[in-house]
Amino acid sequence: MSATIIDGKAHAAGLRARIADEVQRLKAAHGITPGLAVVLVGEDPASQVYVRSKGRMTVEVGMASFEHRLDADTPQAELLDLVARLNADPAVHGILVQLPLPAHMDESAVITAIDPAKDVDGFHISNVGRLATGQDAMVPCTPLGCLMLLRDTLGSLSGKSAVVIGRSNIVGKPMAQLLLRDSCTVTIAHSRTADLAEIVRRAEIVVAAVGRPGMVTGDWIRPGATVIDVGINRVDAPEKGEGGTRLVGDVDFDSAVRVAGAITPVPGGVGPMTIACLLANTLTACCRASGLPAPEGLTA
Ligand SMILES: NC(=O)C1=CN([C@@H]2O[C@H](COP(=O)(O)OP(=O)(O)OC[C@H]3O[C@@H](n4cnc5c(N)ncnc54)[C@H](OP(=O)(O)O)[C@@H]3O)[C@@H](O)[C@H]2O)C=CC1
Ligand SMILES: Nc1nc(=O)c2c([nH]1)NC[C@@H]1CN(c3ccc(C(=O)N[C@@H](CCC(=O)O)C(=O)O)cc3)C=[N+]21
Repeated sequence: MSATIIDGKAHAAGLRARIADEVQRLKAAHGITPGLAVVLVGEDPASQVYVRSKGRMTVEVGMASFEHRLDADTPQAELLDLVARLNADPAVHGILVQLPLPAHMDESAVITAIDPAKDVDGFHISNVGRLATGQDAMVPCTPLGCLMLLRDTLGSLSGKSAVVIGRSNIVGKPMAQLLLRDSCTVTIAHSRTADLAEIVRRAEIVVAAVGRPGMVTGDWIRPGATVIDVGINRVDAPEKGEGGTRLVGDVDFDSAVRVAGAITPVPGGVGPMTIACLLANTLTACCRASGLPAPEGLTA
């Protein structure tokens, strides 16, 4: 038996096509173009690749893309000034400040400065609180993408046992909130969790967001479980020649695929959904800012 491979790339392409249609309708009916501003501080090469592909996909769905690059040694006050200008700019409906920020900056101060209505990452404390209390919120893109893949694979999640490995503010915690909202019975595991393999073995849904290549192996997986691999880890790949590297997840795909019922690959799983959900959140923010109903099915 081999698991169904959940094609995040295809799912994301479908979601972007749907968003592109809605953007055309907004333009034609109301003369509004959704706009996304992305701010990158410093020159981290992985972040640069990611920011470029976000910019390209923003334009592909017909939205306006605004890119701001600041030097790694930019004073925090200057970044806060930029955020204030973007908050005030009516052409900007979504703001994303790429994380991590350089060490001299206070991430939570920067996130708090973003207008919650434009916080398409869903990291502002007001959106975190709204999600936790069941109100309309901007939902973090990666967990939202995972939820969409899970619903698409399983239909209703109600009553299912789910384990989220990782408790970060950007992935693990909001993922657990979303699963709880869909009436899963949720366990959140982390680096101090005892008997992790035993706990994972009981779960019908496993979401791995750890940052440790191949940590979750097939013998941890309950037969038939749905496995969502959030990890993006660059590892050496000597088979690709001198200095070669490749991306792997937090799940050991080759062993897990033999046990799971369905599993996301890396690359081509959660990553593309993250970007598609960023565009979905930008569209939602734009509709709300314009007093229009947000399209169905683009949020949790
Ligand atoms: N596909 C995508 O779009 C995205 C992918 N990612 C990827 O997802 C992964 C996680 O990201 P992020 O949440 O930001 O990472 P963080 O480093 O912020 O959090 C990692 C979490 O994993 C836990 N952890 C670490 N070691 C272990 C262990 N041995 N056993 C159990 N739990 C452990 C940590 O526990 P503790 O709290 O106790 O330290 C922590 O809660 C990374 O690979 C990242 O690159 C991230 C964002 C988007
Ligand atoms: N404010 C903020 N918001 C974020 O959402 C955010 C961030 N900062 N900092 C970095 C992480 C990481 N992240 C990824 C998104 C897409 C892919 C992605 O598309 N990955 C492709 C592979 C890309 C490649 O080949 O390099 C895939 O998995 O198929 C990866 C990683 C968002 N993040």
